Amino acid sequence: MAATLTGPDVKALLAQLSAKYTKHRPLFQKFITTSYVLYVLAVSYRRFSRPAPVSQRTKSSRKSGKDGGADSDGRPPRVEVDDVFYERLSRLLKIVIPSMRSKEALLLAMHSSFLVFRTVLSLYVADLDGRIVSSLVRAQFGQFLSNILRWLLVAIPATYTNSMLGYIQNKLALAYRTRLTEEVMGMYLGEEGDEDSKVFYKMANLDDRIKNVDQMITVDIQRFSTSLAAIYSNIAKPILDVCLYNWQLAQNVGAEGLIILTVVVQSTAALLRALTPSFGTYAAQEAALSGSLRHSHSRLMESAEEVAFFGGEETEKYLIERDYFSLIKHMNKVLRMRAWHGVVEEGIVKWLWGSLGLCICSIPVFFKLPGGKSDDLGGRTEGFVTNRRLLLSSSDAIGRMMYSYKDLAELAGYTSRVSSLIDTMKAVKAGKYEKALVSSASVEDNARVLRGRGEVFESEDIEFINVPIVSPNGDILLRSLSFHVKPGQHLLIVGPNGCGKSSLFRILGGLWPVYGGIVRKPAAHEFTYIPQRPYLSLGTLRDQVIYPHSKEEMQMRGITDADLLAILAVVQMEHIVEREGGWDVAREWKDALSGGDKQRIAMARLFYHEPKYAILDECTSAVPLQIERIMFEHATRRGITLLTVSHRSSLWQYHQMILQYDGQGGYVFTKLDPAKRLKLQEEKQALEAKLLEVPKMRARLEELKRVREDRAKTPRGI
Ligand SMILES: Nc1ncnc2c1ncn2[C@@H]1O[C@H](COP(=O)(O)OP(=O)(O)OP(=O)(O)O)[C@@H](O)[C@H]1O
Repeated sequence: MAATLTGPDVKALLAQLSAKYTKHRPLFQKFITTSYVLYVLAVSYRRFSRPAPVSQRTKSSRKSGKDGGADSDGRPPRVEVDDVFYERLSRLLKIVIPSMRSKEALLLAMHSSFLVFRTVLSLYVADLDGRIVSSLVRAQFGQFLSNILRWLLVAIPATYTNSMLGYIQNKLALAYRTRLTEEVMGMYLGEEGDEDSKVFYKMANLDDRIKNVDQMITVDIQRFSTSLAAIYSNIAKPILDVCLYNWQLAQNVGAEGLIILTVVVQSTAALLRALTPSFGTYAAQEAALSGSLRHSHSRLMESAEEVAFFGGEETEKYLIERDYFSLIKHMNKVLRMRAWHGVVEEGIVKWLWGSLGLCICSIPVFFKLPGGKSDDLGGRTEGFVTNRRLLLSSSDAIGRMMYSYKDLAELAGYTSRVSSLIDTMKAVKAGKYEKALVSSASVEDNARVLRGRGEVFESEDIEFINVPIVSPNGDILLRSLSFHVKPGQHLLIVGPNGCGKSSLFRILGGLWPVYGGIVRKPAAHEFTYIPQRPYLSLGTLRDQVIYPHSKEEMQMRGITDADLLAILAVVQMEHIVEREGGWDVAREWKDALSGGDKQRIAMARLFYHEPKYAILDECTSAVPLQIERIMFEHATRRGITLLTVSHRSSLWQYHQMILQYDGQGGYVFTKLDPAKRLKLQEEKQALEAKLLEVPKMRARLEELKRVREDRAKTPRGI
């Protein structure tokens, strides 16, 4: 027979359960509070380590490595707090915190200690606050004064702790930035003994992945470091706070309240998370757009003179404004999103959770809890004030945990930019370039050339054996070049514009890859390269002549300022020292000197270094002929072997060999006989002059024919 429960039975059962519950409640409380702390830790771990589904776009960005710019399909890459982010971050962390004994690890340990100490102080302050209000309500003057004294005393460690937290966080940001900048600069401009990698040149010319390295090294590394230093306290501190405050709260209001609080907070937090846009992606996009704007401005500054002469202001303004408005449009979009997100966020975090908090605080007032404060007005007020402060701190900590997810998303954006910079630098250093190739490069025959690899050996002579000359775009300028010059065999290189004369030097300087054949050449320091528009560095007048040496290196070579003056005398520039105010005067030399002056200073630089080989690329085009003659005679007398690109026939006499490009992919390498070549040239010029006369002669001939025919038609012709 089925037993039926009557009303009194149910009442008795409930009373029995209630008695059991009251008996085991302390154990239950302990279980709940411990579980709660474990739960918060587990949720935090999942929250900050849970990989979001890796979107299609992230995959493609990972594949192409284009984090700073756009994907191959033109869309900006999506950056998420996902496993890619954590993998990149852990690689960067190994750079910024190289060991547990490093300065950065020590700073982190100090930071953590201060964070714990501040939370402990906050707990004490919450309790003290309650006691102050309680002594007020009970009108206990002595008690009130002693509590105020405690309040003042606790201010000493509290203010010190807060100030130290800010100080250590900023120190950490600077330390991270220094580590990263050192790492990046080491790759970019080479470590000592590794000056040949020329990553700074190759990133600008052979690789398309990173457009504005300057912005990434200066701004993005700084933003990443600041964000990383802040994220630690933004995540660690709220987690610690939530655990400690809620543990204390559970003691005061009972574990039941805590359970209700957690359920509501977690479900609304999940809603908020679902409504949070991908701020990381937007941060990365904004950095890329502002980099592009900076780049446009610096291009204008670099080429101000050319733009001014051409009157290109309108075009430049259009280009800069286009970049500016793209950035502003993006920032406006993000601002709007932030505003709406802020409304939802504040509504949930401040108002919903705030009212829930008040309900929780009311529990000890309306329900008698064992071990609670005394049940008079003072006791209830003390309990309420303490619990309210604990709750406010706890909800503030939960709020900060929510915000920290946004910070984490932004950190993901910066991490993506900085790690893409480092990855690209490593790839470029290892000779792995990514560049859009010209269409002809896709033709199978050309593609075969591009897949090849040449060999480079060190030698006294310069020898090319079947080496193709290929531009960074994959344009094959010469399929197979072979020539051989020994020290003392001066080589003249001629050919039409754009045929690949300077490109040969780029291969010699190790700037462009060798796609096939064999290159034998001396080490890079045996060459000095003087281009048509010489580079003048920041620094003194002396620095211009001895570049890239320093004054100390010059002195170590036993060279004095008097020797430098003698060198300047060769290029007839000795007056410049007095004119400019001495060797130690520093100015923007590229603006202070004329084109011809710059070329003379560059030749003085050649005579200072006296290398085995000099690459002279139209470098005396602005210098008068008689001074050019003196320079070339001096260079050959000093035993410097010349590799010269020039169209001036006056320079032929200084060269024994000639490499002549035909501009169609062919060339001739042969001995140069200046007298014979000059005779041939004169003959050619004479023939060309005669050919110019031919049309005129033809016209005259036609005229004469017509006159004769007219006369023949008249009856009394002559
Ligand atoms: N960094 C680069 N990226 C892509 N293409 C390049 C680069 N530098 C040069 N080129 C291309 O390589 C080709 C050869 O250039 P190079 O400077 O060797 O010509 P050149 O014979 O010295 O011409 P000129 O007499 O006008 O100085 C040109 O078509 C040029 O556009």
